[in-house]
Amino acid sequence: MIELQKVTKRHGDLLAVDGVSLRVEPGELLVLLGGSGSGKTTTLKMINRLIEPTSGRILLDGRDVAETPPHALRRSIGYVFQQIGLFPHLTIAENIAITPSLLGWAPARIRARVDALLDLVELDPAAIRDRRPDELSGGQAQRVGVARALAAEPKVMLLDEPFGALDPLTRDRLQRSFLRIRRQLGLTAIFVTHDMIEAILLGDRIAVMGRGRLLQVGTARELARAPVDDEVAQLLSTPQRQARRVEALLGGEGGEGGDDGDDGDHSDDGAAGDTDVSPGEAPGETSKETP
Ligand SMILES: Nc1ncnc2c1ncn2[C@@H]1O[C@H](COP(=O)(O)OP(=O)(O)OP(=O)(O)O)[C@@H](O)[C@H]1O
Repeated sequence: MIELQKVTKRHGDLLAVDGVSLRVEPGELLVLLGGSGSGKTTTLKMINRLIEPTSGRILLDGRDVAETPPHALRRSIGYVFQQIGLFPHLTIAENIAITPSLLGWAPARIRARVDALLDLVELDPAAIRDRRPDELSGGQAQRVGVARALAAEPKVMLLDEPFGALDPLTRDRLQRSFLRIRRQLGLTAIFVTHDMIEAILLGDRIAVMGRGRLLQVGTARELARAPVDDEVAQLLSTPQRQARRVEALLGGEGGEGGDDGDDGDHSDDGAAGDTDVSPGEAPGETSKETP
């Protein structure tokens, strides 16, 4: 559905993205994971032409994105980012309706679509529709951001740390909602994060970036079992190391695994939450910055 072929973006001497090749299959959720400055956002923005590559090709459903005018491309790809970018002077309904209006949809169709989308992201249409963005909580606004990105029925979604600014509980709920929505709609998605746990929970596969290069792509299990280098090994073992430290601090030597006790709404491959222990044990070490 999405294919990057040796894509490079240069800013002067800096290679922000360095020869990245990557395929995302239809219906797949690929997480782009990496530290600050590793090139994740640049890679994402080249797909919807917010940034033009220096070299390489990007295909969307087999077609070179360079052949589609940027505004048309952006109307066909849902884009969600941390700052949300809702227009403050428009109501929530008007914000969600922006792309359908530009596409000339009939008012009745737009209204029905807005209400259906608010339902989908678990907001009450009657209570929310006519409010302004500053009358919403951060979590509600981020749900509206997801609804707006879905408004014109895109097959592809690009998400750039969409839940990064939210408190952990809201973030957890939004992650679950997003997993449900994307399964329901069969979306193909690329989800940028620097949070390893979010990557494991959401990604069908994870693409790890470092210094503009693609270090490794695979399921969380594959990356944990056979990391290509120490950087990937450290990254992948961080959540388990943190979990062990937390358990030790809570005095849980009798504590069984099963740490999250939730309702089973995990990603399908069960990559997290079982007894699989990854390599790269490094007691007491706090090297990586995953929050
Ligand atoms: N317009 C620009 N001019 C010069 N350098 C840039 C520009 N945009 C990005 N860069 C550099 O390119 C590199 C990759 O940036 P990018 O925003 O893609 O990283 P990232 O992995 O998304 O980081 P973060 O997680 O902090 O958002 C960084 O070193 C950044 O400073």
